[in-house]
Amino acid sequence: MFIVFEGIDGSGKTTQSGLLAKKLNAFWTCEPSNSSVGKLIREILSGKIKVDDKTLALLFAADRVEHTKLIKEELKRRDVVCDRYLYSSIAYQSIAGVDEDFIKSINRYALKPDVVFLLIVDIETALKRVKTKDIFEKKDFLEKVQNKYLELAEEYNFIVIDTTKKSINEIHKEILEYLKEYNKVYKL
Ligand SMILES: Nc1ncnc2c1ncn2[C@@H]1O[C@H](COP(=O)(O)OP(=O)(O)OP(=O)(O)O)[C@@H](O)[C@H]1O
Ligand SMILES: Cc1cn([C@H]2C[C@H](O)[C@@H](COP(=O)(O)O)O2)c(=O)[nH]c1=O
Repeated sequence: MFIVFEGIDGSGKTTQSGLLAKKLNAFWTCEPSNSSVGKLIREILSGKIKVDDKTLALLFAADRVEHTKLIKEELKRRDVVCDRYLYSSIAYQSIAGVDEDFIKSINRYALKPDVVFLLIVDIETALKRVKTKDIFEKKDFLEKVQNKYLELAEEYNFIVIDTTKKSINEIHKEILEYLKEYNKVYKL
């Protein structure tokens, strides 16, 4: 199974994807990935290097091509849990002003996940949680990104979990319950 976690910065994706990967004995991975393109993206996100928003969209898509090869290899052996994937590009880059059809087109080689968990959080809570700020971590921008994610949730059937007033453990249990249901419907 290929399971993806999406959501704005500070929504708890790294925490929950890590817990789930441990529980399932799955391969955990994230985007931007560890590829050389992923490393360049991290420099851009920190604000050290400036590029056009379309260039950044292309870099995320290029990193995803590299990363998807690794994901496909791992899926031959075990489940893969991924912290951010294609939908981060559709949400963040479209709100940054890049044409959505262009983003979808350059990402046409991405895999379709079996399940996408969208973690929703109150923006103030999210900003309090993130320690190192990147170029996208601004209140108004993240509010728009979260609304865009909610639109995508309808289009792509995400499982939406509001994490605002829940403990890490409560959310983890909720995720496991959803996966039990998913397995009943699709695997039995
Ligand atoms: N439900 C929760 N309640 C309280 N704190 C939480 C909760 N979930 C995560 N945290 C804490 O919030 C911080 C950010 O969490 P995490 O790194 O998982 O978020 P993220 O969505 O991956 O953020 P980013 O996209 O910026 O990497 C961490 O210190 C984590 O322990
Ligand atoms: C994959 C991907 C990521 N982003 C943005 C979203 C965040 O601001 C950073 C990644 O930070 P994290 O702490 O590692 O979650 O990158 C994006 O804009 N587009 C993407 O495709």
